[in-house]
Amino acid sequence: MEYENKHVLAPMVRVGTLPLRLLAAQYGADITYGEEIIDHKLLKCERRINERIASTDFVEKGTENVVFRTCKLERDHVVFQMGTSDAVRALHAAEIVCKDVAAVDINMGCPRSFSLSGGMGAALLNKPELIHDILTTLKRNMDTPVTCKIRLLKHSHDTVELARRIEKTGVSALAVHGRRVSDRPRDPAKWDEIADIVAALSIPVIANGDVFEYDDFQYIKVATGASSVMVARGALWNASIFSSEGKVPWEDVKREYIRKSILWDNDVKSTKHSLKEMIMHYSCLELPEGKAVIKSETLADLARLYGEQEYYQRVKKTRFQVDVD
Ligand SMILES: Cc1cc2nc3c(=O)[nH]c(=O)nc-3n(C[C@H](O)[C@H](O)[C@H](O)COP(=O)(O)O)c2cc1C
Repeated sequence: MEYENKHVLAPMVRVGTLPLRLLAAQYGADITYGEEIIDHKLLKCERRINERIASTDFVEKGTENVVFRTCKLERDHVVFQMGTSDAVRALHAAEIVCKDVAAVDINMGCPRSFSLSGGMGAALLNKPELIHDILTTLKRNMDTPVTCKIRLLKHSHDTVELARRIEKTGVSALAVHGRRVSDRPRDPAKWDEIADIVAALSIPVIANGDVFEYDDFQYIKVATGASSVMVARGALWNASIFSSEGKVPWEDVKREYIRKSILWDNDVKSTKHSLKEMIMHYSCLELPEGKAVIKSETLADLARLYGEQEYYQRVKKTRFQVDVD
């Protein structure tokens, strides 16, 4: 896996499932992160080949609950992001997926109370020994590239110090979200503090924060000196941000997203969640479209809402032929 000059889809809980990752890649994303999945959850999963849709699924044992779905199309650029607070548990979990993904990333930036109370995400930032333990354990025992994603500490020199320690573990790259744990999404990302880290390291740094237009990829790269750039909200709102030819109208991107959700049999809750995020950005959930998305219970309902019934039927029919073969 190469980390030079890459445009990267950031990890996003409930959003970064297969349809959005494939859509981002179709528009030009070079690397696509999946949503963070907690090690405990992955440890309950078994790997299943889903012949009906040609995907590889990690399914909670004894249920039909798909925790992570991937496919051959993204094998060389999909990153599995994990939440963990323990090196051995992280390794056992990573071993379940590592043959099916291009890299494994550890989330060290999540500020949600669920992560913090479990000693995961940003809780790791002030435990450099544990960070070292987790990353070196993964590195020593797996062939798959290992990376991690951090936020900024209170003082830039402390973040630089932490980044140096992370570099020593042998990770392939370090993604830096240019906000502190206490910052809100509306607070501007501190590109200058990402630059301090880039200046101190030899491994590739992936700069993240406030990329909303295609030109921003270049601006943040110049401002930070980072090797690659990662985008979250800009891609959630319009995945064609990755296209060098300019953004495609949101309505068209949304339709394409729904089609991919149908094709890959995405969890309807995830598709609805992403659609709601898009609608909240461009419009308002209280208007008829938003209300109808909230009321939808199945992918068939969404297909009907967006005039994609014919596509839905076509996909269903092809699957039926596969089923009876
Ligand atoms: C809906 C959503 C879900 C997110 N989930 C994750 C996650 O699972 N793992 C993670 O490391 N960061 C997560 N983040 C943070 C983003 O990856 C990214 O660091 C942050 O949004 C800053 O990038 P941006 O300014 O391009 O949005 C999430 C952000 C959003 C908006």
